[in-house]
Amino acid sequence: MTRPKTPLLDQVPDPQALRRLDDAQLRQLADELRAETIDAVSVTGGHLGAGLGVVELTVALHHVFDTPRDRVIWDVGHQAYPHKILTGRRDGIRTLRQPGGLSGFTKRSESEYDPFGAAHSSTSISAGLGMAVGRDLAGGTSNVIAVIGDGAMSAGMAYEAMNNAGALGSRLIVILNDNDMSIAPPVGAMSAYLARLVSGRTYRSLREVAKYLAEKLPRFFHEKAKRTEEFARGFWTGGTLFEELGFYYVGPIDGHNLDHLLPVLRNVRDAESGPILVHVVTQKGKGYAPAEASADKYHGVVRFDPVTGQQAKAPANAPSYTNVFAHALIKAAREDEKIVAVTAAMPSGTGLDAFGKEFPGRTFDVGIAEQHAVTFAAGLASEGFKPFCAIYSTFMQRAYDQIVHDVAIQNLPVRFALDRAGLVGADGATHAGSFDIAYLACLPGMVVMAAADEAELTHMVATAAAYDAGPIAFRYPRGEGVGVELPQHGVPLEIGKGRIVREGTRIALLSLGTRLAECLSAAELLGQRGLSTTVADARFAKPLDEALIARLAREHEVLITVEEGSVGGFGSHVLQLLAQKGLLDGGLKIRSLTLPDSFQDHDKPDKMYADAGLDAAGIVRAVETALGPASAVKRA
Ligand SMILES: Cc1ncc(C[n+]2csc(CCOP(=O)(O)OP(=O)(O)O)c2C)c(N)n1
Ligand SMILES: CC(=O)[C@@H](O)[C@H](O)COP(=O)(O)O
Ligand SMILES: [Mg+2]
Repeated sequence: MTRPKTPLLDQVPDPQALRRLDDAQLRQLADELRAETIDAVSVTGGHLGAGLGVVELTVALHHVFDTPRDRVIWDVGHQAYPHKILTGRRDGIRTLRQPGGLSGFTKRSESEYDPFGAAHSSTSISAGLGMAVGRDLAGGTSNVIAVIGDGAMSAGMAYEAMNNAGALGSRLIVILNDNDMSIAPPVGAMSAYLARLVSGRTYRSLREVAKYLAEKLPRFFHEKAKRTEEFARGFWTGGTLFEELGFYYVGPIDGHNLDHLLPVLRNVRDAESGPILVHVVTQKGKGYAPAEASADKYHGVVRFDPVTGQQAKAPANAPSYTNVFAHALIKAAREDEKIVAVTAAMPSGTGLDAFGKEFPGRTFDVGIAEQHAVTFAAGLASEGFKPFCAIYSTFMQRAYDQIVHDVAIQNLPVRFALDRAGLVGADGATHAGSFDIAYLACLPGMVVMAAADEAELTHMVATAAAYDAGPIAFRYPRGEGVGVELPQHGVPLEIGKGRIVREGTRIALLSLGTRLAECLSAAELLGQRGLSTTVADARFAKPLDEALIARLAREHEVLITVEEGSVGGFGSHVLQLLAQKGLLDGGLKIRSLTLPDSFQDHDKPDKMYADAGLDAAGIVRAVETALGPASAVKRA
């Protein structure tokens, strides 16, 4: 595959070189940067549309600002590939999201040009404000620029930060990158407000703008700038909401037009003001026809042919857990009109787009607002509805107090469908669903289930639909199921009851969730070594199946718990139960296999499981270690 020709980009190893280019060269650089981004992502897969939309903005920011001394914070960080190319990481750009390669997000440890790591949305203004205040306290003069998307602007955290910024009055630049898209089309009143700001504006004459700004913001611009045509180009002011929050509002401006971006950013840089919000209008997927034409603007893609845009999607061996969940929920909702579904800006990721097609009036996309999603679901539950709150495990972390305070303490029957529970591969540590077992199973009254396969997931959806006694959660991983036959209808499980999947005598493997298949493989391997092995599927992390666990402990020499979750989860609860029942006093050899107590970098999932010791080989190793060298040779 031939790479795009990038003669100018080849001469720009870092932002210092970029700052020496004139405006015409910057336009060429932007074109080459776009071509390089497309080519790189065609090799690696990853987030494409967002980066293509900020190519000109990225060039303009590094040209106008003195990065890395000036801090540019990319919200989410999924749009930062062009930024990585320009900031000394071009050599590694075709390793994006690959094992050992560059992260798909901004990361402090990766570059001094990434002053703040991200991947979860809507943190940039808070982080930027902290940096701005830190600069002020230290008597510094640098600029802090937070670039936040219109989708990320739907999260409460952005408003908490603006509220604080408006009051503190520190010099902070927020660039609102408004491409009228989240992953799906954006939702909510704020999105409609931004659309009105963009569509309702008419261009003012330069004289009008100059007069307006001079009256309104007397100290806003340097005298020199005031006299130049550059001063007024691209400025419209009067974004009421942002102004009410204490920001100077500048915009909307065309984020693909460097003739607009450069003078505006220069003026903003030189302003002696408090917080400023620059409203930049861009197009997600800009400059790449297949992305522009696609419904999701190529938000996230697998490897693709850069000429046609055709993605190299591998044929599926089994339905994804997400689809199994969605279709089980649709079936349940056909029979129970109280079932409603809530997503926080992830309709396609959670499968609720399919649910929404059949039940548009019972589907709620609340925007990137996990905290609100949970309390909103609690409100629905308090009115007798059966809300299924489908949120990725990692994003649910945002809503922890809402789970505790608004759901659990009031014992409201909110159903939590935790997608992407466990390792997620290329998105890495920020997106791994590692903690939900630990953070949910410690809550009084919470029921926590983990599906071992897609059939089990179907039953868990049915269980959650039938269960009205309080909150209930079920977790399932990213990707395909294991290929088991799907039941026509889910059958509610008995709460707190696990199952024996394979009977043995000496070793017991107690699995929670989808590591069950590895436990079965490990049991085979152990059997070949003469170690007769029982395998059980706990199904529930809470309440525990006490009888099952006690039986396994009493009847086996070794008990290994296996879960795709952090330390402090299922294994810890099992240990506590055994300790309290005195079942550890008789010499039971017990080990808890969990994800490591460290953040695992992005990698191939199989490698990550192997590193964590959560594959069959790792489980066998744990058994052997528990038995010790002498007893390992003892036959069952
Ligand atoms: C807390 C949180 N919830 C959900 C997501 C998933 N997510 C990643 S990017 C994105 C859309 C962001 O939209 P926007 O900020 O407008 O950026 P764009 O992709 O349009 O450039 C979403 C929902 C996330 N990263 N963090
Ligand atoms: C940036 C972000 O948070 C999402 O785009 C995420 O990468 C999606 O992950 P899935 O591919 O697992 O839906
Ligand atoms: Mg957007």
